[in-house]
Amino acid sequence: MTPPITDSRPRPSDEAFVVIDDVSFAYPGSPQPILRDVSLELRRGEFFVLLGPSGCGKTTILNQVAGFERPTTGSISMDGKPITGPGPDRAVIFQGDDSLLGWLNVRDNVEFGLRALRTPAAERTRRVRQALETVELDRQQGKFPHELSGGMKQRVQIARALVVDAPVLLMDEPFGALDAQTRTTLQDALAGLWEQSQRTVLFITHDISEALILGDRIGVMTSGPAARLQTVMDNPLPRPRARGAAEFAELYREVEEAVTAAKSRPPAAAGEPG
Ligand SMILES: Nc1ncnc2c1ncn2[C@@H]1O[C@H](COP(=O)(O)OP(=O)(O)OP(=O)(O)O)[C@@H](O)[C@H]1O
Repeated sequence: MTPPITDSRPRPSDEAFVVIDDVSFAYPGSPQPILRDVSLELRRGEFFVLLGPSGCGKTTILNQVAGFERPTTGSISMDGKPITGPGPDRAVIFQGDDSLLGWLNVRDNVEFGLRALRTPAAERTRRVRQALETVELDRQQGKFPHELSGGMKQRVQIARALVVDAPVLLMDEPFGALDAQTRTTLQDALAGLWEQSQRTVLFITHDISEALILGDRIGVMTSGPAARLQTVMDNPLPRPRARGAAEFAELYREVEEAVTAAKSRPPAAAGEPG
């Protein structure tokens, strides 16, 4: 993939772009809330990683930012406007490859979102070509999903997100199902793409190394039910990041300790302050 351009990109601003304000969420009829009083600001252009135990509600938060679910209480806004449903300003990349359309080839899968947005044909062709080149799938564009490896399918998903030019990318464990080597390759590729793209990313993972390679900030959630955001840690490691560096190992330990502490934190009783 295209090598990262590390020096030309302005650092993410401090400006709040997506604001999750005091959000609690419970499924209708459920006695226990999934999330309790979660507040988080994603800054414009930052790469934010959310870590937390299985089932704590990470996907639930992402789904709410995507507009698939609404908070039970609290609010979520983007660029000052409330999020009330899905929109082309937020592209979602899921873990599996289920979202690829099996009857369309790679090229048509990538073009699909642009057709839905009624983008003119010449512009569609230009953008699809560019996105496929960026993820190095231009030579595979005639293949169908069943002919692709897991890593290639995730690249198609990334191309689909890039092509619609959404300012926000929501990524729910996109590399979770891949082998370690493919995962490492795609992490580095995504870090490079993000460096050039200026997009705001919310990325969910269980993998601390992945969080450290990608994130500007790392949010750590407590166990559910009634999960909260326990802490947000800065990741000051210079990019591109080296997994073998001493500072990487040191920060890994700090994040690991935070994850362990958050996991063992007892869930708050109803009415108890955060
Ligand atoms: N449709 C639903 N109805 C009731 N409970 C649900 C529903 N979907 C998810 N849950 C519950 O909500 C909780 C949070 O789920 P969510 O998928 O957000 O967690 P997660 O942190 O993303 O988990 P993982 O890391 O395992 O993907 C879980 O306890 C799950 O069982």
